[in-house]
Amino acid sequence: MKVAIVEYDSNGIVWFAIHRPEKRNAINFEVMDKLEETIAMVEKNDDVKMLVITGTGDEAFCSGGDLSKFQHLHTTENAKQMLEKMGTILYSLLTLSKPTVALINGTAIGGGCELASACDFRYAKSGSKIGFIQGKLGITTGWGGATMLFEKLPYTQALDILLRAERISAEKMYEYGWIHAVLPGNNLREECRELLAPYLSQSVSVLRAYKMAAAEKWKSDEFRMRFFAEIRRCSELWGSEEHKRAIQSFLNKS
Ligand SMILES: CCC(=O)SCCNC(=O)CCNC(=O)[C@H](O)C(C)(C)COP(=O)(O)OP(=O)(O)OC[C@H]1O[C@@H](n2cnc3c(N)ncnc32)[C@H](O)[C@@H]1OP(=O)(O)O
Repeated sequence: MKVAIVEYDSNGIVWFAIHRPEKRNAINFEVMDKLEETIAMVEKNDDVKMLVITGTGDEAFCSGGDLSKFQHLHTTENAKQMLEKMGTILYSLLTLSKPTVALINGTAIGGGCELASACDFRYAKSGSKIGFIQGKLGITTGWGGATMLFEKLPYTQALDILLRAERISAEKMYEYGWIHAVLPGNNLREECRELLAPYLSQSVSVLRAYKMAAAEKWKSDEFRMRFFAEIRRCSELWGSEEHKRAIQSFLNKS
């Protein structure tokens, strides 16, 4: 069974939908591989103007890392390999030379919020819940999410969201500036297409040039160093008793 559905619009959008609705679109290694492949394709292909990332089903955009798989990563080194793999993919998404959108079709939790943070625009279905809840699991963001949040929101706002580690409504996240549009969600893709139409009327060269004007600052050694230091710090927390207990408590509940 496919873990992701990739579709092309004739107007230049590539849609990448995580397709594990029964696991609330949790990210496993197969999803990572497919996302990596899609980002590389969007980078190269001059017919593609924008990438939209979403989830299938009505419940969730993405519930973060697949806890049923990643619970078996017991050592710092094992956790680091997984976190660096996805962190590297999100870094390439952040610095992709085409504009990107997270189309949040439902709950976004943990790594799901990090995935959305790597995108340039975040549009959410009304009523969606957004939770940078990693702190409540005894870890931190581990895919570069905090570093990206500090780039994209005012410092105190970003820190407040991370330290609270609560689920926040899309409407509130719009007020904070993390969500850029709250959509009714009757036909989410069409609502998204309408918002993107003015951008898509530009040539791919113009879109690429503006995106590179933004992304160059994230290609500095200093930024990369901060991004991957966050990943290393999360790896160290991964094997803690607090984190193991939090994962077991979730898995035993469901
Ligand atoms: C890399 C680091 C990180 O990403 S840390 C963050 C990890 N993620 C989480 O803690 C989120 C865990 N999931 C949840 O809180 C809930 O499932 C959310 C997303 C709110 C959805 O709730 P609800 O609609 O009631 O569904 P549910 O809990 O009954 O789950 C349905 C089935 O999906 C599964 N599922 C869900 N999330 C994950 C996940 N992250 N990894 C693995 N499996 C997940 C549940 O276990 C459940 O499976 P089953 O039907 O019992 O087999």
